[in-house]
Amino acid sequence: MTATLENPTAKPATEHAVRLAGVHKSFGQGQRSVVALAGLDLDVAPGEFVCLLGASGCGKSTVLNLIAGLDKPTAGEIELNSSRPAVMFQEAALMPWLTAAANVELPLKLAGVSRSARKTRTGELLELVRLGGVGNKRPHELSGGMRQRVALARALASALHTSGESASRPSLLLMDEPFSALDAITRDVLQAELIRVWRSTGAAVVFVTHDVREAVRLGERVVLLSSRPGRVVQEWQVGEGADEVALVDTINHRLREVISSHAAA
Ligand SMILES: Nc1ncnc2c1ncn2[C@@H]1O[C@H](COP(=O)(O)OP(=O)(O)OP(=O)(O)O)[C@@H](O)[C@H]1O
Repeated sequence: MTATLENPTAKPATEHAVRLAGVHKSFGQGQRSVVALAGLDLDVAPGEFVCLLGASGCGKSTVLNLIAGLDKPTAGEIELNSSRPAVMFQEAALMPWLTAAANVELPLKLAGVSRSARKTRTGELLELVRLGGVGNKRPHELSGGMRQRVALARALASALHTSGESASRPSLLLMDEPFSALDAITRDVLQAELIRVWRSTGAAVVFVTHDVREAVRLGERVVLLSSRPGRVVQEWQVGEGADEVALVDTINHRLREVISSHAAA
């Protein structure tokens, strides 16, 4: 599976795939307004895998939506130095009337990629997520885990689409609790698959979760947000050979502190 990868080991020379500086986000006006983020700073390097962790409602999805350009910050800067980010959500959100292959192909079609290049790329991506044999199936014929694999392949089709202006820019994949609706065994398998796929593509990933174990397993860096309004309170590097069990304990402890300090406030 090398044709899709475009030399993944050669990380781009840019400093960051995305940088958020002093980002504020409020929803609504006046007394009823909700301050979701208050001064959030975050840099993600090209090819880096960052997990965003925090209590429910602390603003994790808001961060992804802002990076994806689905919403605008109330204040602060977001500097994207990547191709248009691809987003993957908790639900696969596939087009039910299209086959798995056609779902993966869609972003390439919308981007104007030629038919033969689309077919080749779609085949490669389905192989990459180990769905080579089911491209002709429709979503309802697939299991939940398989549908999330299709969604991953579709996100990769979008993120790794490199032509024209975006060709020299790093890819960025935004993932919002993509495995949380799956059973534990399927989730475990897909986490391993995601690590493999990430290593082979060289895309930067921002992965939102509220599961500390998932964050430590997947991330090279785990970033903990405060309770709402969200800002970064602490982060941890997860190096090769890290004691993941101890790190999970440490982060859980800090997460509980963050939640209880918010409850006491
Ligand atoms: N469009 C919106 N309008 C009003 N309030 C919103 C909107 N989107 C998010 N919020 C509020 O902003 C806060 C942060 O929401 P967000 O979905 O980003 O949190 P989260 O950390 O992703 O939560 P969870 O882990 O439960 O998914 C919440 O209080 C939420 O109710």
